[in-house]
Amino acid sequence: MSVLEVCNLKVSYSAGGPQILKGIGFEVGSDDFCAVIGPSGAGKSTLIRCINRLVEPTEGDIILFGQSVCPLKSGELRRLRRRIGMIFQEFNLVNRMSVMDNVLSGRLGYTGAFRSFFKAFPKEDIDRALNLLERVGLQDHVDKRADALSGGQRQRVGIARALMQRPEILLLDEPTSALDPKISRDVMGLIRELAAEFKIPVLCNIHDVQLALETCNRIIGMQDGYKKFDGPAKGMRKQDLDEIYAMEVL
Ligand SMILES: Nc1ncnc2c1ncn2[C@@H]1O[C@H](COP(=O)(O)OP(=O)(O)OP(=O)(O)O)[C@@H](O)[C@H]1O
Repeated sequence: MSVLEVCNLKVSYSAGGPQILKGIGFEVGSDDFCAVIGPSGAGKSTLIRCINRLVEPTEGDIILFGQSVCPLKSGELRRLRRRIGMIFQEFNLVNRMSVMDNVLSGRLGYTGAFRSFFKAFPKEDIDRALNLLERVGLQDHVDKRADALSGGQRQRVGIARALMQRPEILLLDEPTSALDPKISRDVMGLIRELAAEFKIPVLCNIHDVQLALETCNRIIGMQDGYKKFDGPAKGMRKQDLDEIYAMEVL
């Protein structure tokens, strides 16, 4: 069953400006852990950001959980975004807040303004946050400030925060770009493990092709705003990669 359908998606950042996405179409199924790869500037990040309308599509449609995303007004869009977990390259943590509060902030979309202001989270949320922090290996860092952690640990907080909202899809935008190769593998392995356990489909913009092939079951290859490849990671040949990266100037 498909969770996400992207139909003939086109994006220009300004009227009359260059077209960044030139008619992209694909579906993501409930079991997919799908990487989006391609050279710098291919439009990978733009594509991921269109799905929750951080970037506004110019043409085409995005159907998420059976609902068209493009016409949603702000309240409906907010409700839809609660169902989407995002993990970013820059972690997007609040540095001066504790690890625990950063994770709990994943529930803010669900908590009333009064409760949020006084940080009065239900016990159930606190238990869940502690449990997730243990799952990502940060049980000994719960009360530390976020800026006291290493990059890999910060991204683990980002993972716990995204899972805190019980997302029905995870969108990852270069989640390992700021990390060294060993930590990147650990972080991607952890995301894969947790996504499988919680049965959450994943769409992931990722630079590191080798890591994408190791971690993801499906690859979408983009080049200059077009989809060039869509298939199982296992079936991908060197020739497919050469075609996707043919235009890259090193
Ligand atoms: N906010 C923006 N306004 C105008 N142009 C933008 C904006 N964001 C991205 N672009 C342009 O869109 C094109 C695609 O960028 P995008 O970040 O989606 O590509 P990418 O494949 O993710 O690249 P990279 O791997 O280098 O991050 C680039 O030419 C970029 O300059």
